[in-house]
Amino acid sequence: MNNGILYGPAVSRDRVISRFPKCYIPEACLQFKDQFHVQVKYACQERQTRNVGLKMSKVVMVGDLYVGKTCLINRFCKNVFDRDYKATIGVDFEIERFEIAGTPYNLQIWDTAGQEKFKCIASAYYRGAEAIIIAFDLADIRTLEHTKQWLEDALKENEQGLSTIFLVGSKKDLLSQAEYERTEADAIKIATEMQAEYWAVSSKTGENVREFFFRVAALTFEASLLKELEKKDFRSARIGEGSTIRMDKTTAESSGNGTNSNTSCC
Ligand SMILES: Nc1nc2c(ncn2[C@@H]2O[C@H](COP(=O)(O)OP(=O)(O)OP(=O)(O)O)[C@@H](O)[C@H]2O)c(=O)[nH]1
Repeated sequence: MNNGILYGPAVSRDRVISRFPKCYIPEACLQFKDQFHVQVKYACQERQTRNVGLKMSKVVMVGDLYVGKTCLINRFCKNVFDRDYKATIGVDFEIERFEIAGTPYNLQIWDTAGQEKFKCIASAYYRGAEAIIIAFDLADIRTLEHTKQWLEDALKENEQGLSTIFLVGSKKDLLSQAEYERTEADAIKIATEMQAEYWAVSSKTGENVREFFFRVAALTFEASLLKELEKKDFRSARIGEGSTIRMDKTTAESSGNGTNSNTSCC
């Protein structure tokens, strides 16, 4: 069979994730392990043998205007950096193809506008997102203070769907080590309160950009697959319940106790 039809063109080699990528710092890390969850590994093997197609997740990036959201996405997806600021109008998105634990996986990365006047448009796009990236500018502490509000707004639209939260500080290249360390301490505090994983990146130099998105892809993929398995288990359990009811009824009827079938059925 032609897997190309099912999966699309082959994933480039530098988008293949076979081991669980590491977090940035242990103080604000969502998962310490270096292996995929055993159930996820098993499910991936099963998908391969049954030729189950592509998996897909939506991730939304939010944060104040000018913090560097578009540059971060463009550095990862296109390996470019633009010094000129062009405000995002409404929303935009990129699709990045991965192969994770042998499973083809598309990550839809949504770039939203930071400007206040576009907030109502962007909020409609939170729906269906499985993860959120809240970006702030490491060189502008006010943008870190606003991240909690961004999370609150996103949760209003998507209370149940969001399984993974990332707090990412951009423009790391603009700070000295001492300045960076001061901001990092505040960022870790906020990340802990938000139950988010913290990263610091520079789209200009490319520092940590690839590592960050690999982590986003792996954590989102795993959470999404585990959720899918949980739903499947729940459905199987319900089918199991149904068959018990049918059996009870049949047993009652075949035992000639048809008049009492209501009791066994309900
Ligand atoms: N030095 C430095 N500048 C950056 C970095 N990332 C972004 N910038 C600059 O910051 C400005 C804003 O970047 P954008 O990516 O357009 O910001 P945005 O968050 O998408 O802005 P909105 O679309 O208005 O929400 C641009 O002039 C970028 O060149 C970085 O890592 N280092």
